[in-house]
Amino acid sequence: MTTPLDHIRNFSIVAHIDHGKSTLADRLIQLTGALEERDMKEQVLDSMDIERERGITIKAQTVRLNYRARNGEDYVLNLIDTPGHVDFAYEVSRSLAACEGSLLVVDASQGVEAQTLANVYQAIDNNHEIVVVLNKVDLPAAEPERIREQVEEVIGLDASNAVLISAKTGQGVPDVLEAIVHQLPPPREGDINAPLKAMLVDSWYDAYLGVIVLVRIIDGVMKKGQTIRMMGTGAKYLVERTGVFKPARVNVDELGPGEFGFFTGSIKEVADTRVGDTITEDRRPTAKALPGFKPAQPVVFCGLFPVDAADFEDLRAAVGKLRLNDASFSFEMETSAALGFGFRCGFLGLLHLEIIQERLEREFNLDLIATAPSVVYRMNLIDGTVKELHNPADMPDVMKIASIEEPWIRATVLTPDDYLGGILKLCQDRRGIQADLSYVGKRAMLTYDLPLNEVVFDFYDRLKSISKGYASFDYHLTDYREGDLVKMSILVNDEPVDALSMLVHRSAAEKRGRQMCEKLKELIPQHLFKIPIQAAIGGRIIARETVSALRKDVTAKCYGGDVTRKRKLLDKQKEGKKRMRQFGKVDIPQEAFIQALKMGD
Ligand SMILES: Nc1nc2c(ncn2[C@@H]2O[C@H](COP(=O)(O)OP(=O)(O)OP(=O)(O)O)[C@@H](O)[C@H]2O)c(=O)[nH]1
Repeated sequence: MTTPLDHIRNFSIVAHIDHGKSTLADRLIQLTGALEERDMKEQVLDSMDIERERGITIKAQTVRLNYRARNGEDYVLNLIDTPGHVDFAYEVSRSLAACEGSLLVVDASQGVEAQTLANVYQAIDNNHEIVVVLNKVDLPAAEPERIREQVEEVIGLDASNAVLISAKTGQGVPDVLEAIVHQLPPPREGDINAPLKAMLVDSWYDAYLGVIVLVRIIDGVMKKGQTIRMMGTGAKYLVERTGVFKPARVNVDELGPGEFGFFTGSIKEVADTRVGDTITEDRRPTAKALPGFKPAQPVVFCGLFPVDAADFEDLRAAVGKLRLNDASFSFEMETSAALGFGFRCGFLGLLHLEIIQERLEREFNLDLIATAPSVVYRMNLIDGTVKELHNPADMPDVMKIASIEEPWIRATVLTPDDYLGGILKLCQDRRGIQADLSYVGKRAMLTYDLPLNEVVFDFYDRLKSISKGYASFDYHLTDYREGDLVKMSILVNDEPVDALSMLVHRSAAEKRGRQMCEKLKELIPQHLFKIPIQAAIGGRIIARETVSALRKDVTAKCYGGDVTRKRKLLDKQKEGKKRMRQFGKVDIPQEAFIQALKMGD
């Protein structure tokens, strides 16, 4: 039995990080009895370990809630979870496109933040009705009335019906359920007799069931035994199982119009499913496909190499496995003169990069070297062709290049006034162009255009440290602009280390070069000989440092006699070496490859 359209509500929760989205989701699940108290793990929506540790939501998921409203009617509420970090903004927009309404959660002690704005604008762009929820009213610092006004002034939403809650204590949460039923619209269309038309919302790999595909049904019904067709790829599959998440997986006989659910078939890889694709019945296809989405494009690339060359095959297997569940992560084989065989990997942002790197090291037990993250540059060559550059090491001969373009972003920063000066300087140092400065209550709202290349390394860390954690930040890619960019190479002991080369703006090259050399000097341990470290543009050396030679023999103090002690010391040295990599005669510690890039200006 499918649910009548007017008894379905599909909604997302949008919020700035830490404003309480997951806590509220848990409460809603708990209140609607979807989960027994004793089964309630902390933050059920964030199911991956790393996510939980970092406290961020990555994979969009959905939960069906059965709710008997105060009017005595039974409703099906589908909560579509959305990721909370800027790297995953694109996934947020996709999830929002699949539903009709949003709860906008704002921390009543903090007020509107950068991601509150970014996310709510996306919801508005998707024609969502929005219920304003002011959370954390239990905190002494909460000022719900002031924040209500702020939401009206800054976002322009009517907040007169805002629901005041504490997701922590549960106060006011039942009113959120009523607001969902009465203030959010039911699905706008849906004809149960029409041919099947469903949107592919998400998919992931499950060890038992294979690929699980999350769908939103628009028209018709989906059930076991049907042969369905993906309209974008043309692939056909037999539906083997349909079901919903409550949040535990429960099989259902069929999925009808307006509903969210999953199906499984003999789909081998997540790569066979394209998010945004239209799914229809092969026998009786729908006439018109949904508009669809462009796939998420990786914007940051870096090389990942095993510290021990013998681990290459393990790394290959591991990246393949991760890719199964993360279509926005890309990789292809790469060889580096210095690092041997590895992979050039593409990510949605730096956080995404760190998460993947951490998973490879932790879950797959690999020791890795990550090379300098790089954005995607566009090389306009003199012969008229355009080349995308994912790796500075592949830069064409400068004589062949007419111009280089780099990606720019529009960044929004909200900060208490006290830190404004420091942040303006940071943006300025990073070649930013100020677009706007206004005030949200006592806080400044800064809009800056910045080259992405200046943001990927450590902009966010710097922003947090300058503002003692109070500034919030959001960005989106805008366009490509021409820049006076040059390739800077780093030479260690007179040999270029390709993995450390990078593109920099000419005006910043000398400063960057000096900083890199100084950092590397700290990071590279002393050897028995002198090690020059140089930064160069083309053939010109722009900075130089030297690691002085080490004279002391570490085993000397063992007085020759005590063999075990000597052995121990040597073993210890070997252990220390494990996370090093040899370049010519020089050992460079693994961490140097990322640390050297953190400027800390
Ligand atoms: N005092 C108080 N704390 C709350 C309330 N709701 C959430 N918190 C706390 O605020 C912190 C962030 O809550 P989360 O629910 O993880 O925030 P989130 O918005 O889901 O964060 P992301 O998943 O990172 O996007 C946690 O420490 C919660 O315990 C509330 O109503 N009152």
